[in-house]
Amino acid sequence: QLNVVQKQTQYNQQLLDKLNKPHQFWETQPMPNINELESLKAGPIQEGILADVRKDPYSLISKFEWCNVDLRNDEQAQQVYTLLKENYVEDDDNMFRFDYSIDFLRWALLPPGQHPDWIVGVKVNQKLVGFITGIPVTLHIENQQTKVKMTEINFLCVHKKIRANRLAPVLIKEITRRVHIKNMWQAVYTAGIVVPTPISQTRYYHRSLNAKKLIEVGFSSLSARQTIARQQKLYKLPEEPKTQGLRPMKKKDVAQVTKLLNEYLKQFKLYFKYTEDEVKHWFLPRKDVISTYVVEKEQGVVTDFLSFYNLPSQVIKNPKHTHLRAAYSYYNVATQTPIVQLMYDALILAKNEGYDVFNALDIMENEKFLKELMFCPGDGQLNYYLYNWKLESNMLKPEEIGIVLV
Ligand SMILES: CNCCCN(C)c1ncc(F)c(N2CC(C(=O)NCc3cnc4ccccn34)C2)n1
Repeated sequence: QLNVVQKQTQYNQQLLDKLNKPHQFWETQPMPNINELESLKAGPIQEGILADVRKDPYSLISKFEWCNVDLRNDEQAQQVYTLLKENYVEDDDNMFRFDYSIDFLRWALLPPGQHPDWIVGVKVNQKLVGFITGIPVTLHIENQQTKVKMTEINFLCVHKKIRANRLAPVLIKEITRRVHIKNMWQAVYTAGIVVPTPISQTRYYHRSLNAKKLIEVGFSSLSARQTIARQQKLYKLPEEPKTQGLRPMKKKDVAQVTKLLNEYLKQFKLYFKYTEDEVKHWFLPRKDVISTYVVEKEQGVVTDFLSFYNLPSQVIKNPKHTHLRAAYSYYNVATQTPIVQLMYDALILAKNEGYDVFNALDIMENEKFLKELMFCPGDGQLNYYLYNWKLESNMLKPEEIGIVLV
């Protein structure tokens, strides 16, 4: 009985929240709003003053408490895995939900220089009900000179059962405080939703690898004249990649890959600079997490590389399949091999690794291969955000974005 009342209360509260204060929280944050886009000058919107940063965590409603999650600990990692598996991002029709694996979360959240207090959890009676994370990055913004040490925010999640308690804004304010206390004042993040104020609006494209499964799980649909057999023929791929010298990346390639990547990224308006340690972490292959292949020409010279990460989705209600296996394009650098050929090989490699679909955003040079390789535009939009930073140009075009957030 109480549960019913609680649900009704929460539902009424959610309606109220949506109706009378659409962005009340975001209007309190240092993000450019529509009519400031002309007046604000480029750079930080608010000057950060270390002395003003609260030393103690934000207060939580009773029984809720803060914790730093140690992802190296199997039990704590399992708790994060289960919270996200059951409560993280779903598509608009609630047919799919991301199923980030523990190995993936350790890859994404334990890079070199990670801060333990930036993996933030909220617990009730030892059960994890809220989560938000930050990792340290150095972001180059709009030109070579401007590089800013900041945080990359990700995995904001509140358990379905306790939404509309306004916990998400507290999670955001708390991790902001933990970033400020380290004298860092900017952040970069992405979201499928639009809140004040996107710096770029990018779109997802999908390339079918297993047409039959995509139709069975409802990811794709058949129009009147199409049949499964015709779809399979249309998307059929060769057994083996075409590029001479294509092979999985190894430790010995780290130095060359670092040079290739840092040089390649300079053409974009938003990009990270990578140390060899960071390239080791982000690109050395990890089974069922990240795949990276290099093109090695004579005398061991590496001229190109491709990479994609593994992010399965749980198929929420389907008699035949529990998961959709999706590979997401990561960073691809083509200096000698034509990018269309390199990405065609990426599709073949992903198909051979058992993926059902290959996803890519229309960022970097991706427009050059999306149409030719038969990617279809998805319904998913991914918006990029910069916290406490006004760009010279109000918005960036997707092809000016040189960063991929997992
Ligand atoms: C930093 N974090 C951003 C990445 C989180 N990522 C991968 C994401 N953020 C918003 C999206 F719109 C999205 N899409 C991939 C496209 C897609 O495949 N749509 C159908 C689908 C299959 N499974 C799911 C699960 C959730 C949402 C849509 N799903 C749309 N991807």
